Amino acid sequence: MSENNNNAQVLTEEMDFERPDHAWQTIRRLWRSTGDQHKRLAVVLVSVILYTFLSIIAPLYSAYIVDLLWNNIKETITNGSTFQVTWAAGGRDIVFLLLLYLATALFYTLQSFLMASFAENLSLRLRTEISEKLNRLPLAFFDRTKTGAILSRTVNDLDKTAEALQTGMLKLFTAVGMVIGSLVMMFRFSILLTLVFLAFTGIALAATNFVSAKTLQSAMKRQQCVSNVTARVEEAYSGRVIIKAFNQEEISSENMHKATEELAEATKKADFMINAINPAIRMINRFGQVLIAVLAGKMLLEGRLTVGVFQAFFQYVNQASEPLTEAAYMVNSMQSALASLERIYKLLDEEELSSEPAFPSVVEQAKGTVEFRDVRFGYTPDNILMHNINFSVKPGQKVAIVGSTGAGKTTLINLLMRFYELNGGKIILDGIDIRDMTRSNLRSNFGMVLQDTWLFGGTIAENIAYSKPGAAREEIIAAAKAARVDFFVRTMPHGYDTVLSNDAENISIGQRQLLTIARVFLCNPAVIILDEATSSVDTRTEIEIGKAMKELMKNRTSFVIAHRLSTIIDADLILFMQNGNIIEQGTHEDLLKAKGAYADLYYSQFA
Ligand SMILES: Nc1ncnc2c1ncn2[C@@H]1O[C@H](COP(=O)(O)OP(=O)(O)OP(=O)(O)O)[C@@H](O)[C@H]1O
Repeated sequence: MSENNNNAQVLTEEMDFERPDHAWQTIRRLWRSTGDQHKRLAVVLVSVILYTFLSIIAPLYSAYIVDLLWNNIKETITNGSTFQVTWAAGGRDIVFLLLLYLATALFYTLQSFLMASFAENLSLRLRTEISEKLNRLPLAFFDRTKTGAILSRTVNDLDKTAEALQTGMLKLFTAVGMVIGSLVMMFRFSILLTLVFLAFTGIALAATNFVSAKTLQSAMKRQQCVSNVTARVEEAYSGRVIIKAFNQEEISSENMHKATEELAEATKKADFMINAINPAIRMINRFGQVLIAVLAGKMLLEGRLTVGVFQAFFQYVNQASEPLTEAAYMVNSMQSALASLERIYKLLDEEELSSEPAFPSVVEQAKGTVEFRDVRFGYTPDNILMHNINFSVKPGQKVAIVGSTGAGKTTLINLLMRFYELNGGKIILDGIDIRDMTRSNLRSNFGMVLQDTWLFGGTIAENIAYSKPGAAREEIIAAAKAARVDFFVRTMPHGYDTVLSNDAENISIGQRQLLTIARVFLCNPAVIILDEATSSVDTRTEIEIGKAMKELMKNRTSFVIAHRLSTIIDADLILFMQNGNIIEQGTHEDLLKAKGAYADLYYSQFA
């Protein structure tokens, strides 16, 4: 499956409707990891309690004021006097009620602000932890993990967690208090009206439950369609050249058309569920409210209810019904956020690279002696690829690694750079086991030029200086000259300050490779690893690259992954690999004399 499809699949797998596997464990860990923010959370809790308390008190107080004013009005009608609101008779209470509302709003703002900064602090910390963790993870982790999944951890999951903490948790806290408080008040006012309210809310909740499976299904279908369209767009973009080359534009746009039509259909259904069915369910609540209004009106006329209580009761109905109707959504989004957090923690718990030696041996500038002694290795312990690799190289020698595809050439280099750990034996640089050095010290003695060049969005000078941050302009130019790329750079619109696009698509593959050679010249390593250019560059550029590489190899130990036998005849050591192992080694003459696999291959190409 392509990487694009993988990414789309990752998104589909991590949609909004999942459940955490170990919710309590995750919550406990979150609690422990935010120890420094507990005071802030305590303030939030106090604020939530006060906010809920005031929200419950306010309608009660408003009932008192309305009744007071209503009685005053009735009195003035009977007395024939004019109605007045004095400070003592209502005015003071109105101001007090306004202050109450103001305090409620202030507490709401305070808790929202504190929760937002809590969530942002946490998300910043997790983001830092993730990016530091990614640097400590072995390459084997990246081999088995989809890029989309890692991106999803650092973007979607973090956002979801932050959002849930910021708004979801607050809503959940206040909802509980609000529903309980409002119901208590409602029961105090009228048991009958409250029972009517509960009956209708119960029916609405049951209906929501009934259709939620269907809503969920159509939302999932839509999400799948979105992923599908994304994958198609990515595919069409990244494969645009091949699509044109094979005249597949029509089929490609047909596929796209089909995917977008499916998306439109799924969106229509999902929108119908959300926009038509949900309001219909809300209607049930509204019917309940109408019935309450009729009953309450009757009670009012019979004098069993005051006007103040009548209006206060409706305030409580509103306060209780909103959290109740939103409860399912809130619980859902909290669960989905917990699942996200769980995935983040899982990434943070991944096994890291083995630790560096406590007292590492330091090799400042290696001479370049390299030895593989009884090396045993497999990408997974149960599938050993290399059984017993032995060879040694003297400073300045050129080693050519030859073998058909999948023979293990890249793997050998991966081990030399300690990108993977050995299952047995040792690799020795200048007499020191590379495990006794720090990885960064080891790698500082190596320079690599791979076919798969990596240049980043930045100037040419910055790209060359990647191997030696802070290098002077003269050094950069000298390196470019040595790599035979200086002339080309000068033809660029802004010379060394020309900005390369993100994938360096504005320059050719050969030029990219020459720039990476310049990069290695600049850091001047003792040992170099070269992946010979294959047919992806034209003959002239290939000759230029060949010359630059030859220059780079001078006075350095070099490992060359050779694709053409003609270029390795002068190698001091040829390693002929097959199925992960070295089956023959020696100079070109030695191997021809041995009349083995290498000789067969050589004569089959040059006979
Ligand atoms: N990261 C990895 N995880 C698991 N297996 C791998 C990994 N990289 C390579 N392999 C396997 O190890 C074997 C050797 O692969 P390697 O890339 O070293 O071969 P190669 O000689 O460099 O091939 P090529 O010339 O095609 O690049 C192959 O069977 C390959 O499938």
